[in-house]
Amino acid sequence: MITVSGLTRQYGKRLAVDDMTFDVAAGRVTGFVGPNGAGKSTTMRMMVGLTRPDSGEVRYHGVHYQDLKWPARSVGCVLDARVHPGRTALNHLRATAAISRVPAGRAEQVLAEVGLETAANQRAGQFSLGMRQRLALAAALLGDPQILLLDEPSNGLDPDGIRWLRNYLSDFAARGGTVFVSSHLISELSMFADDLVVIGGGRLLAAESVEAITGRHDVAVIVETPQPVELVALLAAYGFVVEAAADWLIVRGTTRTVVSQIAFDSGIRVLELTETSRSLEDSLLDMTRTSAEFAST
Ligand SMILES: Nc1ncnc2c1ncn2[C@@H]1O[C@H](COP(=O)(O)OP(=O)(O)OP(=O)(O)O)[C@@H](O)[C@H]1O
Repeated sequence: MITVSGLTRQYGKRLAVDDMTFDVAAGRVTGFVGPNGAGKSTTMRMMVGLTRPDSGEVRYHGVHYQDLKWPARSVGCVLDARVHPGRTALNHLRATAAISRVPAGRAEQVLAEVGLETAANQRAGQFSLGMRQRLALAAALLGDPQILLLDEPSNGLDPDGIRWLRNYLSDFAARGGTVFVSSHLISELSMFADDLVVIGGGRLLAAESVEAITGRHDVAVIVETPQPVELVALLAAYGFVVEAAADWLIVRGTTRTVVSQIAFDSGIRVLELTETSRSLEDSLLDMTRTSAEFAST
């Protein structure tokens, strides 16, 4: 469990993060969402002691980050996927292991865990952004932490990479781990996050389960497909409630983007997708627009 209390940081006259309070539960994926400039990176940097807060604090199972005995073994973080371009992936991980006082043998293990074993001896300078993201995640995993903090980790990943990352993080949480992952795309996070922390203009707007947010905004998607049986089974496996009506399926509490992605991932044909009410993305825009107006007054 991570407890963030009253976290505040000002740059000049601008309050980048304003009295932010929320919890991140173990065994769940928590999405951290807000538009560009909302204060996500500043909050995450403060959570791991890279930026000093003006006030407020963050505790990991009751302990301040700077008081953790082995920070790399408790909290793995990816705030930036930059790597020395001249180093090979394996050497980068061995060097990071040495700094974090983790056995060098972990380097090969984590490379395999993120699917980069065949690129072990390639220089990071030749890596695509997606590969650098995987390498950064591997570095975060070196200490076998129970908590992961990731800032926009799907930037630069191709659709396969995004699906892999989603599954990896869901499995990590299912094993009891704590995952806190940021994105400016709520539709992407709502596909695999259990909880959402929504911010705008440096302020907390909502901290609750994805179900509560989608339920409150009463979103439903109407789908026409030649494979209704397969799609109903698939959506049910994701925990969605599906009603069949004539030739249509009605999926409650989600968005068109989510349904189309799930169908696409499994090769199910969809002829038409209609959203019956305002999308979650629109709700987020409304919430954050109000906060932006606050911030500029
Ligand atoms: N080192 C800094 N010096 C001055 N201002 C900063 C600094 N870091 C962040 N800010 C400002 O604080 C605000 C929040 O920025 P932050 O990077 O935390 O937002 P974000 O939600 O992560 O956005 P993005 O996704 O664009 O990175 C912005 O107005 C930004 O310009």
